Amino acid sequence: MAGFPFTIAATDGEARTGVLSTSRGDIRTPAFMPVGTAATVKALTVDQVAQSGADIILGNTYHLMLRPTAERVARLGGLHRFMRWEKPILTDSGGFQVMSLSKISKVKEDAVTFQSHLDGSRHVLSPERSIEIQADLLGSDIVMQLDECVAWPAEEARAAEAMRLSARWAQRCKNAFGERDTQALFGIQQGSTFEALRRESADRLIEIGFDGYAIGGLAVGEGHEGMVEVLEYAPAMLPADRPRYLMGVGKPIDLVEAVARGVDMFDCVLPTRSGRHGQAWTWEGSVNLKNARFADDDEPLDPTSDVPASRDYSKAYLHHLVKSEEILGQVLLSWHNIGFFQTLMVQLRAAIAEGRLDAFRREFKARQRIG
Ligand SMILES: Nc1nc2c(CCc3ccccc3)c3nc[nH]c3cc2c(=O)[nH]1
Repeated sequence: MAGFPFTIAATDGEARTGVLSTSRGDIRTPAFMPVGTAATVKALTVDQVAQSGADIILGNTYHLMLRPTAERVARLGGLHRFMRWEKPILTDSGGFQVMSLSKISKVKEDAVTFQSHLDGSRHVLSPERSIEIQADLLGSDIVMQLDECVAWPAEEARAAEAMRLSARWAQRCKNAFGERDTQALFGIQQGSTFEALRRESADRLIEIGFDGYAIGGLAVGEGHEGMVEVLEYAPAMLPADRPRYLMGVGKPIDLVEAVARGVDMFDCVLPTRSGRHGQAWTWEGSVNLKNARFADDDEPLDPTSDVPASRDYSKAYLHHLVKSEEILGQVLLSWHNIGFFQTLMVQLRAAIAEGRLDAFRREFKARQRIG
């Protein structure tokens, strides 16, 4: 069968918990996917990422096509062998990163042309080339269509234009991807914060038919309330029997509220990026270990965790490492944060399975305020 089996084990309101079975292993949903942009989840080994409970990580077409180039990764056996991560990998199509990273870029009907932010070299990314890079050269398990994500806030006419271009590119990506059953292709809903555009985008993607559907165009500055407003209607526009992936989200509270509205998969750089800057996420909210109040705190971040970074090291030691700008500080806090995000997903999956998601949400929000 085209794509991967997605088995929903239980629901609680709009929320679902289940398993997306891929050719490289099962993904427990709701799932948080650590971002491994340049073939590494920054500061962590793949063993630490696996030990944290992650079933899947993300790779990036934009970064890898520029360095070390997709052809070199292919010559070296593909992205899984290159980075020694044998579980599933999802890759983004590159368009979003072109718009946010490359100095000069131009979006045309046929393709996006841009200059590398590394050396100014010129590159072309068409729907067909993005599929070739992801599916054939990197060997990604879940491939994302090439799309155009408009910045927020957007004029409705501009959002409509980008959404319809993305829908035309979706068809071209589906044609280029062809019939594969060991890899999956996801479409990406666009339409910014306009409900009618989101509906038109969803209808066009369903007409084409995808193995999963992403909600794009969010986590681009609209804020938590702005995102939740769209999540009141967008997830339900997408097929209930396929995975729904909210791109680029988010903070723990964002994950909880999006799961409650029917989202199954998430990615965000937050746990690793904030870890590198001394921030630790906890059940009481986020804390910065640079704060002097931790200088003599001999307790670990979470003694109940099975992640060594959370269980074995005192906050005093973490404070010392962060103040001293020691690399180990970045490693341990990134590891702790990835572990915390995975533990949050474990708790969400259990709450949905046991029909107590509303109670979990209330308790989670109450505890987050203390921190
Ligand atoms: N293709 C695409 N990507 C997005 C990302 C990157 C997610 C990503 C995937 C894989 C690796 C890194 C990043 C977004 N991040 C925040 N908001 C986002 C929106 C979009 C979007 O609309 N389309």
